[in-house]
Amino acid sequence: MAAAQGGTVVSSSEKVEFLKLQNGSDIRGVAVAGVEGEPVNLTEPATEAIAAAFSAWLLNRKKADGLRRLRISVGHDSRISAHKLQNAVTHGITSAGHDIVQFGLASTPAMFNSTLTEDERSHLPVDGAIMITASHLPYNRNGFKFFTSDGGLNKADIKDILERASKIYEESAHGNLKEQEEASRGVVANVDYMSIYASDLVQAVRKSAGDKEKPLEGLHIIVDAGNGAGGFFVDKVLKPLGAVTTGSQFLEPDGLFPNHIPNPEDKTAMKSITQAVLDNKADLGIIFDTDVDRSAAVDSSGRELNRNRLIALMAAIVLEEHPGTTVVTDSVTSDGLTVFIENKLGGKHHRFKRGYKNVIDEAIRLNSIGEESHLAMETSGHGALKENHWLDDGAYLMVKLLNKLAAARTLGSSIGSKVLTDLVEGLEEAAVSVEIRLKIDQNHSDLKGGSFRDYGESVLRHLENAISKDPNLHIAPKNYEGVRVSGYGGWFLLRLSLHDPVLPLNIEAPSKDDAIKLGLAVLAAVNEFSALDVTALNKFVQQ
Ligand SMILES: O=P(O)(O)OC[C@H]1O[C@H](O)[C@H](O)[C@@H](O)[C@@H]1O
Repeated sequence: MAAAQGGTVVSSSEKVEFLKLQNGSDIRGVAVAGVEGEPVNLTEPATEAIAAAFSAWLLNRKKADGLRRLRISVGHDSRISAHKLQNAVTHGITSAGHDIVQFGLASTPAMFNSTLTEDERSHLPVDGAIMITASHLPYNRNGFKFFTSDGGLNKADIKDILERASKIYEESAHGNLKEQEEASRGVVANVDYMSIYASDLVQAVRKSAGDKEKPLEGLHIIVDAGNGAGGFFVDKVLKPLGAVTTGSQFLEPDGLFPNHIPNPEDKTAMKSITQAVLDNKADLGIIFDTDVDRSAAVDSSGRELNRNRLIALMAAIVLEEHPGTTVVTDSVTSDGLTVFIENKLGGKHHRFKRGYKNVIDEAIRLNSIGEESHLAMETSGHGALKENHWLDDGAYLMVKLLNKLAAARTLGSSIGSKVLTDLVEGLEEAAVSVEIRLKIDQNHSDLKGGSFRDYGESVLRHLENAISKDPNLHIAPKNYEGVRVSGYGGWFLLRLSLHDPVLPLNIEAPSKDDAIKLGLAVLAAVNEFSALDVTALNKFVQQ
């Protein structure tokens, strides 16, 4: 390890509103100037303070005194601000007297894994890990996710870290922090951790295929990394397993994302990988988001395996292994998925709230009260398995699909991805499925000085009341967020966004007419809320 170049933790007179950088269980901000109306608030000094605050939080968590020297890993996705923030994190950690292990380009799940891997030569396991990423957000944003061996930090932890960071920042800006002695500064090491992490994935597939060296031999699988951090999957996972990968695209990291947004929920991104599968006559296509905690697939016929379909597919695989288990999902999953999980697969569908952390924590809670659950998954492509430490790992989800393909090949079949397609046979899908996001104008006088959350809640209460008087509509008896209603052969859910002043409305229906009827019912109930922008809903019902 090399001694770090030190100095005070931070030194800046710019004001930073640290608590505004919280985004649920992540930290997110603007790291690059140039977009109008989006001033930089995730500066290097702010980052140093956040990194130092994480180490202080970690010491406190471990009930260790200030003399304990921690080892913390840092990695990043392909964003253009990655290097400067990695340097700032390194400076913040080493100045606080702790050691840092830099992984360079890495995936979010790999960062968590580095808290578990035992390999002293590579300085592993680490006490804590920091991933520098803003997932699929535009190029000017960036942020942090933090892990310990217990998993990702939760909302309260992030708030605690940001409060500590604010204090550290204020104190250092006023020159109160003493310059660290050279000897007490932490040291920096560089480790190619993605190779270690990827070889674990390779071993997992080999093991499930009866220790066959190249279980994917003869299969053509292409990857679309969207110029994020997922390109490793081709050279470090698929090729060693024997798959042909020609036609894979956008594997080179490029933080300006010149081809499409790396996001399996994005229509353009899904179209792009689908086209690549068809053009290359591949057996399977795999797409990752920027930091590889989310993924989706495309079968050889060009059928997208994302959203409800990917949950159905994962549920089918997990329920084969754990009959009767509960599958926890987010709130915008379809009624068809419930029927599929419960009637076809014999499992239990627990539709919970939006937010990957909410879904994962709920599955952990169910297990703790004696209800067995092995899969927690969101329509966004976040999916976590109990067998994989409840980590939402897009690459691991794809490994589960590869296991299925490998097993089919071992049986001598040459049916490509049909084995996967067959698993979702019978999943009912609505002809119309839309999400319309209704913005709340936070400065509108109708809020009467209150918060957008309170306003949103009153919209939801009013809607619930209106629906209860409509004989064609029925409020879902079991629902954990917003107002979910069935009627006209379909359903809708109006809820508050996790982070934004927005009420997202999801509608699924057997026809456009039915979807419009559901939309009109919402519109009639919310129209009197003048701070709510219903333009998009108006447009939808007038089609
Ligand atoms: O509530 P929304 O605005 O639709 O956002 C919901 C989404 O927020 C974040 O991006 C979380 O990482 C996702 O897990 C969640 O699904």
